[in-house]
Amino acid sequence: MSNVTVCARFRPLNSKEKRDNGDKICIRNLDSETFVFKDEKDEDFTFCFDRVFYQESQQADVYEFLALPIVQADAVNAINGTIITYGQTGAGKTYSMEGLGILECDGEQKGLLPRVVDGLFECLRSVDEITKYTVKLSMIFSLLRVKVLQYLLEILFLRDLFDLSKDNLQIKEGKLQGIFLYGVTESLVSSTWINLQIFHETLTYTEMNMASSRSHCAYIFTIQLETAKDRRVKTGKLILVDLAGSEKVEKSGAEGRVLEEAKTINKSLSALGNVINALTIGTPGKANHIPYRDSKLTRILQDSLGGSSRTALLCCCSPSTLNSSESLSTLRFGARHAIGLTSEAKHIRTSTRVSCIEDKVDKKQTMPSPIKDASCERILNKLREKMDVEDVNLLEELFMKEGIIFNSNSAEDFESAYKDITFRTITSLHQTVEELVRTVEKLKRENKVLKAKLAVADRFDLHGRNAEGDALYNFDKISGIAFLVGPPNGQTYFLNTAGRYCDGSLIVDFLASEAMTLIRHLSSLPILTLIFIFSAPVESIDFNYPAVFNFGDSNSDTGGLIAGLGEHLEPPNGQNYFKDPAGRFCDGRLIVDFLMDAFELPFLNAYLDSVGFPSFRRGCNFAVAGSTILPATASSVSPFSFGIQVAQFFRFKAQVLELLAKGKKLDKYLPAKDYFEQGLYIFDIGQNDLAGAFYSKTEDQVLASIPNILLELETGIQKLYDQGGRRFWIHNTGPLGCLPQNIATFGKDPSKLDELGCVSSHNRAAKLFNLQLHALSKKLQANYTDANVTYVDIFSIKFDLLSNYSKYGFEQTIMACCGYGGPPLNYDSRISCGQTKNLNGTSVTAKGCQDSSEYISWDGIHYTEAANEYIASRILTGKYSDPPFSDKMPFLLRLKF
Ligand SMILES: Nc1ncnc2c1ncn2[C@@H]1O[C@H](COP(=O)(O)OP(=O)(O)OP(=O)(O)O)[C@@H](O)[C@H]1O
Repeated sequence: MSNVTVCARFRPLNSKEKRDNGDKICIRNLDSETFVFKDEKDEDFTFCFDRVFYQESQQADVYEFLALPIVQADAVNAINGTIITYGQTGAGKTYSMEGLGILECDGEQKGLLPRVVDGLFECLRSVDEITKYTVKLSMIFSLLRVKVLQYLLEILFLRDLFDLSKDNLQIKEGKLQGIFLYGVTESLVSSTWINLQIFHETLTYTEMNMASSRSHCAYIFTIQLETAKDRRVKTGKLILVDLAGSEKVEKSGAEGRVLEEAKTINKSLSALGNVINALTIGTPGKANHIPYRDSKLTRILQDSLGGSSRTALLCCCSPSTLNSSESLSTLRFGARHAIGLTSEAKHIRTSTRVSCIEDKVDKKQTMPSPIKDASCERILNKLREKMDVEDVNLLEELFMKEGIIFNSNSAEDFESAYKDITFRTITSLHQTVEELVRTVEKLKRENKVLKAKLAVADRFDLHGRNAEGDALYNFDKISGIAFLVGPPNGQTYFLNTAGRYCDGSLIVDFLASEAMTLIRHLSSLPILTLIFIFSAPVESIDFNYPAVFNFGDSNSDTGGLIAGLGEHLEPPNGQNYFKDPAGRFCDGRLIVDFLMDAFELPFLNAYLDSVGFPSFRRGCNFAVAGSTILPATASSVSPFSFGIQVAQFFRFKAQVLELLAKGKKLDKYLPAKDYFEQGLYIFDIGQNDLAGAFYSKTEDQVLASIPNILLELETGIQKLYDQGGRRFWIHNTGPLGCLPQNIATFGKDPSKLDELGCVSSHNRAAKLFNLQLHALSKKLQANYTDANVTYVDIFSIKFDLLSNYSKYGFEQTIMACCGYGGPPLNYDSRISCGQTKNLNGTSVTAKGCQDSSEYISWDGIHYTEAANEYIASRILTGKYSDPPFSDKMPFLLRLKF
């Protein structure tokens, strides 16, 4: 095998291509290395690659031919290697690199990445001379991927992998380490990291592909090994790069920020092409300038491309004639290098990077040490003859710091390359500084304006705005009293009085709304990105709760209603995770389940569920579906209102303490005494008080009842505090108006719906409730100086999810997955999920949809497991809580390819 292998891969036609273009393909297979390509004008081109993987090719074939030789060389000899996938968006780069997403990924579909990890460890273990090895993984993503990564990591509760305080990622070169990322934290790879290989994101849509990510992604494995023979430590690097789509910017349909990013990406792709070209067709015997510094991408790959490093390029293409022009340009990119490589690989001139570090060298060293070798000194001496000492010293410093690669054969040739590089570095530094000065000035100005506007908005916030900046009632935060204003006040904008002495918005509304627009605008500004890191063992945020005591309704009921009233829940409830309904009104796990996971505690058992040996060691769930904060009435679904749940807690605690006092026999089933103080008390209740009230009350009556509801909640929490509880999370109520159940009943008149299709009155009630609940939690915190009271803004998370559902990977926003009636709501109040009933003389079943992970609403009242998982991940960012618990937020290192 030569040092560089270039292959082409054609994926099978996708459904869009088949639909729009039938089975027409642009290639004719000649053999395993050659094919004829027909372009748009019917012209034939014959291409020859080291290997061509046609549509039916298997992932294992690609790995064995392309990656295995590199893995073997790397693992045993610590030779650097790079594997790159290149091609237009949707051509199969990520599929080849990673395989399918984590959920679908069977053994055969595994991509290069997991196979490389397996292969690497297999080789390392099988070579006898290797006595010790470590493998570190760094991951680098550009803007769009970072967001996806962050999202995924949050879902996986791995936020600690990011440390927002780090924003100074630098690319350095050390004599010993080669190119390395300074400012990046590395940790050891264990087998668990590979669970993260699920980067089939759907974040930024372009016309090229329904799930495109216009961004590069690099996985950098650093392998250190020690051999028995000489006890020397060798270091090698294996880099896997999944490049961003190579299509023409115009064809991608990108606009605005995405367009800017697309242009940067195209620049770095062409820089990569130039580097490979310079490496492969450089003039023998002549110092050849390799333009590594033209992009961050090539800089990072610098010591893994060329020399004795092994490089594999996989050019991924669509076989459809629909994409023939992009496929042709991908193949030409590959062929340019394929030709150079097969005949001229020997001319690649950069230095080999098998780094040997003496055993004694401090392995923790991360900065390049300014070691000079003889040729470096010779060159500097020559420079000294021509320049004054200060300039030479400066250049020397730059030389060492920037780790400029040089060829010791010719000082003259190097000198000219060096001058060229130095000149360009200094010019580009000047430009960067000028740009930065301009940006800082501009930001300062924007900041000033924003501060002024925020001050106005803040003031207004005290008089009636929640986190979304939506107008609510005039509300006195301190006393918690709502003042009612009669219609037709508010008729123009708010459709109810909205507490304003006006027919619509006040001046302050307009000001605040402008401020909110600005804030949103600011938060959507592109972050210079990049980043990442890590690997296992992964630490999660240390919440340090020994137990959880949960009070609530169906949103967090883990079997209370079923046990308490002896009712039945039918499949497909619970189909996803538990494989039976598991007492939950959901296809799988609830938010509270995901929180328990994040706290590293087992799922909560329901207090009322006594059959078997339920363990309450780590807490107890008093939540029961249908429960209200206010005492139950004859028409209540659940008799276990909040007051009853608190009373049950009293009984629970008393009995636990009594049993614990009798001996240690039951220790493993019961919370320790101090858990009652150190444990977390979660309150997720109130939805039924509001939603239920709308059936018999006017909106104004519902709103007027809120202080009373909250008084009841406060009384209960006070009792728990008196019992020793000190750590409280108060979840607010979600956008009730967006539940199909409420839309079906209260949204028949379209004028009652907002722009999302949600019932406005219900959402207004939820917002006012939340505003007062927030005030209550502040008041409790002020009263309980020895306690922690955290308000969790579930409403904002859910509302954002519903508003931007596609961004978060959902296909449906409002419609229920499990129900009866079909679009737009698939909800019928007469029949609940999983039930079969006779409706109008016909037997019908409320069935589940095919893929509940595409839906936010499970049964028209509750959220799906997929939505719950997302919501929990947002809660755990700490950004939606007051006070925030984000001390240990993920880090983001910012850098742009
Ligand atoms: N060889 C293949 N066999 C089966 N399916 C494939 C193959 N290659 C790609 N696909 C499918 O085609 C779709 C697009 O592939 P993929 O996401 O890998 O494209 P990409 O080139 O990485 O695009 P992007 O630049 O947007 O990341 C995916 O659904 C993927 O599963």
